Amino acid sequence: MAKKPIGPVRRAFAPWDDPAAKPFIEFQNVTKRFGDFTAVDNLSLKIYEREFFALLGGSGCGKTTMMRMLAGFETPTEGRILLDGQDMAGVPPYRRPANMMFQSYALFPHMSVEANIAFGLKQDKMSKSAIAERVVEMLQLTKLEQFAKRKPHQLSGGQRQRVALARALAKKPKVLLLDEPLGALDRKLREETQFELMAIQEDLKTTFLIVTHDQEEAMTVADRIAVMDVGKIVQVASPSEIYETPSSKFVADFIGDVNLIEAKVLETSEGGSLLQAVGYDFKIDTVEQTDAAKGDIVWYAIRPEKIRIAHGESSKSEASEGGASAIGTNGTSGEVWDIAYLGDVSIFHSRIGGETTLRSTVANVTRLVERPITWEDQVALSWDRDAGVILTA
Ligand SMILES: Nc1ncnc2c1ncn2[C@@H]1O[C@H](COP(=O)(O)OP(=O)(O)OP(=O)(O)O)[C@@H](O)[C@H]1O
Repeated sequence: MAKKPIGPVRRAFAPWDDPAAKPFIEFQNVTKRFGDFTAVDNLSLKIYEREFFALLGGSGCGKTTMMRMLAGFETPTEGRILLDGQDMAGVPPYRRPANMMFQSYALFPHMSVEANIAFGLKQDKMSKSAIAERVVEMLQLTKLEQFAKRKPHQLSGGQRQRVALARALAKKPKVLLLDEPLGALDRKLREETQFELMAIQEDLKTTFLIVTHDQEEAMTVADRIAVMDVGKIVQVASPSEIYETPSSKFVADFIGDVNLIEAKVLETSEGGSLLQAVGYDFKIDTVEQTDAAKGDIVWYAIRPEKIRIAHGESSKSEASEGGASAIGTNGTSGEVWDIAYLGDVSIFHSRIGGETTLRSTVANVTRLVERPITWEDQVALSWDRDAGVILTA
């Protein structure tokens, strides 16, 4: 069932759900080895035209290597890469319909903004008038008109980033590859620029492939995200699917904050499952089915914002004795051990026994709360049947 999207809503666009849609970029069983080190491991992936696609993963997982193979700066050791249906083997970077914007921007310091943008077009022997026209178009697109005559050192980091973007887009590539494009910007500018990037992408309808290790950035800009771990893709899905239905503990933990509770399967059927938290007195009733058998140990993953917190004791650990059908919500008791006040939200860490804590996030909607929950308070933690997922990997 489709869940509420988190990023900007353009969900009508979903070619990956259409079996007849032809992928625009295709990695077919691609492996890349450097000596005996495998950086990309038998990886397959399909990306569609006009998609804003993010490769997300920790440092060294192989994201940049994937992008460099697509751009033609590296050759796959095994497998094929197709771009617009054409096998890219042996096609040099400048002949590929893809352009890469580098992390360092690599602007020419002695050239003005417009000369930087025009550079690639001149190399392509485009006519002077056509170049002038394209440069104006790119300056407008990236809102740089007033900076056209400046040199890179007379610009802010955000403006330099836009020059690099304008230059990368000037040749109208079919695919724009962005390697950590906003890495040098501070948080506020980064967020603004993410929205600008999305607007530009919507405008041009170019396929964008972005490499980032910043999950919020990937969630904000991308139609779909591929989460990578040591040379492999572990999940490909829309931001909301990745967040709401992660396929593994790794993905759940990598994207956002999550509570992972070890649990034993007591019952599972089409209507849902009943789990017993290992080491605790509470059961977990969930709408989720699992392939795991009765008695198996699984992980129950629940996001902190889905756990309600209130003063008092939970009645649920007793109530759940009645079995899966008897209860609508889940719960357990805890003691507040730590509070992180982040302004818009507060995160409560409640000890539910021993050293284990459950994290719950509460939006600070009112400025003054009558009796705020505070350190060492006894609290009832509760959540709904459809609030979490069962993970077996
Ligand atoms: N030319 C090379 N020779 C040897 N090893 C390399 C080479 N290029 C990359 N690697 C290794 O391959 C692995 C993947 O590198 P890659 O640059 O793709 O990672 P990444 O996911 O982009 O990481 P980061 O976010 O840190 O840039 C790393 O362990 C890296 O050291």
